[in-house]
Amino acid sequence: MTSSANHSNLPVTRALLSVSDKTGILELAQFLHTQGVELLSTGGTAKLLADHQIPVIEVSKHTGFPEMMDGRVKTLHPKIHGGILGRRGTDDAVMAEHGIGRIDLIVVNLYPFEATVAKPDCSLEEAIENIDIGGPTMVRASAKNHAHVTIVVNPADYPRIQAEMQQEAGRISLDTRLDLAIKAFEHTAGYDGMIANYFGSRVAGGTPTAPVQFPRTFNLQMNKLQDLRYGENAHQQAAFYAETKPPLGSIASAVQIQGKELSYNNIADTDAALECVKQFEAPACVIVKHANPCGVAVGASLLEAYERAYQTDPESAFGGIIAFNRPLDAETAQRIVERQFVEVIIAPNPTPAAVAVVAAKKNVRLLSLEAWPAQAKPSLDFKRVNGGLLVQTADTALFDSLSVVTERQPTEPELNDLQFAWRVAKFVKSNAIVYAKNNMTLGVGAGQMSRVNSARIAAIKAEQAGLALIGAVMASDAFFPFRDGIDNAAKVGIKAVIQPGGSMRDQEVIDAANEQGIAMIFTGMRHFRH
Ligand SMILES: NC(=O)c1ncn([C@@H]2O[C@H](COP(=O)(O)O)[C@@H](O)[C@H]2O)c1NC=O
Repeated sequence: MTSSANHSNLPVTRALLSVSDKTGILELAQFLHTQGVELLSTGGTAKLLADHQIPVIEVSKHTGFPEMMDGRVKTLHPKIHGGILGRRGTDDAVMAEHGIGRIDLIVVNLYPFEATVAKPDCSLEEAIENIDIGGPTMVRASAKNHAHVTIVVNPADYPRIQAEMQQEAGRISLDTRLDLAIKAFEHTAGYDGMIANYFGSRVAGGTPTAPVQFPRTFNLQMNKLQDLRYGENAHQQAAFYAETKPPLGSIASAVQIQGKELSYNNIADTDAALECVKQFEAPACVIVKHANPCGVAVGASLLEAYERAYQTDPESAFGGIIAFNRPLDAETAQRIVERQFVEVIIAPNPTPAAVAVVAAKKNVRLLSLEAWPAQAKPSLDFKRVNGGLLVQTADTALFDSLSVVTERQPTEPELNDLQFAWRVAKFVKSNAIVYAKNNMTLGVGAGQMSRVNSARIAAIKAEQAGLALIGAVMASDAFFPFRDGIDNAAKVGIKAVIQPGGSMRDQEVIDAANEQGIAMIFTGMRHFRH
């Protein structure tokens, strides 16, 4: 890393500590004191240090100005900002003229704005008082002058600073200062983004208790988890970014236990498999290929679920991504690795025996995650378009209401299969058709421009796999515009259908189902997936 040629590397002689999160500050302050560093500090931080017999000078004493306006003005003073921003060797004379002493190390973390506004009863006034002004001003000033000054915004970096000062006679290298300055700018960018989002959704259009869903500007901070070897194709560059706190049980919070480096497509497909398998309560297995489930099943055990999911489409399962909703056991792992080529296996907390089984296949990527909460918090979906970004709430709902629209009611097993197939169809790219029986997919038709063709493909797949469709059910992610979808389903042996309804020709479609003796359910909710 490089920075400005005009930099200094003087030992730290004066530090300013001003922190809301006081984790580790006493240990750091004690260390700095033993190194002979003079400590300046704001009210609460100074009191904590003094209470622990660490010599400290209050900022108000240093500036000759009291803290005022309930803490709105504490460090906003030329003696502080001149001490931070002064270029050593360039501004020495003006600093001396105005009695401004160098401040070499700034340790600041900000008022907890995010935690404050997350409280359901947070008022606008409370939010406003938790907008830190003096802190970010010092953070940005120090980061700007990193050629001479060190800024630390995260207690996790305290040990690193201590170790370096100890080894280098009180000095902190330019490389470290630059790295910490970048972290500082990232920190203030994230902080200001949260404030802009808060005001953009609660004041512009909404209220503190009833925010609008989409703020006026969309400020999102993502942290790079890893660079990827390439993107969707080898000539594209790519990286994987994650939210600061990704939800439990998400691909972004998963841990890779073994195997080759994850690729861009691996991550996208694993996400698709994982989010689909989360739909099921009982032991379930989802096999995904090119973002679509090619086999899904529920079983009495994970092994049974896998065996049945595999049967749907063994051809497509080759090189697939396999997701489970229970800890992977050794028996299931053994069956997978001895039978098929698999890119990724993901499951909550695989057992040590399962990990040992997969270890025999060095290339197989095995991912583990924490068990997820029953109701994961809904988040937002994004889609990039040229010159813009489409933002929507995630498709977390399943159906509006289930209403039988035909003369024949579905039998209990049909009803069960209809609900199973509907859950799968939600995760199949549109137009989606899913044939299923006994909690197992028999054929999946995905991503066709015509629904009739998706149905044809689903039937071809079932035939190829030697799976009979007689007595099976069909799920369709969107309504049937014409009766041909039902007539064709009847020809292959489908006995019950689940679909949103809502077509202009619903009655024609219902009549077809009645004529064919098919039971049909409307869900009142469509699940397009592009
Ligand atoms: N007003 C100021 O000049 C000011 N200077 C520093 N702060 C913040 O005051 C907090 C520390 O306060 P205390 O040491 O009193 O607990 C830090 O989060 C720091 O970012 C300030 N507070 C708000 O802007």
